[in-house]
Amino acid sequence: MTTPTGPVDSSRVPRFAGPATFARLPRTDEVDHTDIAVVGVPFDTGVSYRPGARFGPAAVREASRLLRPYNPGVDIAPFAAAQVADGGDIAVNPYSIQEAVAAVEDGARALLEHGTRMVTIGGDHTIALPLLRALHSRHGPIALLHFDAHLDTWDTYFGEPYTHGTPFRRAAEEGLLDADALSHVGIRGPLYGRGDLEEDRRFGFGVVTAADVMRRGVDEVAGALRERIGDRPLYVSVDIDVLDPAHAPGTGTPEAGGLTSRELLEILRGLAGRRIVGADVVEVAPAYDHAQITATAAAHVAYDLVSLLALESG
Ligand SMILES: N=C(N)NCCCC(=O)O
Ligand SMILES: [Zn+2]
Ligand SMILES: [Zn+2]
Repeated sequence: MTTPTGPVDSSRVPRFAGPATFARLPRTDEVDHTDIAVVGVPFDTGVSYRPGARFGPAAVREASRLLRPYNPGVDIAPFAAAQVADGGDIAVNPYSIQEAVAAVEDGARALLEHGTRMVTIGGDHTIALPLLRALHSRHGPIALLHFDAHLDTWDTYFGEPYTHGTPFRRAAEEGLLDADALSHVGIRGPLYGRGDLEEDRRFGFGVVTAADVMRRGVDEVAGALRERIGDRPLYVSVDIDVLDPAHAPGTGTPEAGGLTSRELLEILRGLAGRRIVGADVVEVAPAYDHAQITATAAAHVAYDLVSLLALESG
């Protein structure tokens, strides 16, 4: 492997200067080959409440300027272990959910064909469905680890099947998921009815609530998740609203009683060694953010996801 091109050297160019690619990495068109691409999907037409996640990718990139090259949490320098680059944004039609969903799948397939794995920055949670479609075409049924306050296995909103509250029901119906290895983590808050949980269970999901994380602790939760996942191809989807609104105010459907960013990052680090084939961090809506609290958390989540992928490049 040729030596990867890393971020702009922050001892020469201060981190607050220059264009905001993710972690100040090169763009994919500036390197020969990309092992791991960080890609934005500025799309929020699937939201049910507060809009604004279309500005998530730009906010997360801006907040990622301060990231440093070595990640002690999983003992890796991800940008040296693999060629990580910023793949820019997948341009999506903001007036047609169906067209946008198709464009995201096409964009993901194009990267996967070149052997590039993706960490995608949303955008609302609708985009997980086309990403899973693209990954399924390459890997077959995928294990899913879904961090979220919400189940996102609802059926339709106002008759619309493709929304940010429905991606994992569609994915299960389409046979994209490995029904033996599906977990939600961080679930909490009011539901439409008890039936929501029953239907969710029928698709095969196991639920670790936000209160379970508090009671059992991050190591035990991560251990149980590792066991359930085994060596299956794994997709990790992080809705930033899994965090408490104190840790992530900048999101469209906030729910009280969530995880701390420390808990989330520690559970993610507990996944080291699993076969992660793709990941996302979604639902950052910067208009409701304060002092980059949410964007900073999301940038760190993306950095840890990149680190987990880079661990498997060695
Ligand atoms: N995926 C997120 N963030 N939220 C789903 C909430 C769906 C609802 O409004 O009931
Ligand atoms: Zn959510
Ligand atoms: Zn969600």
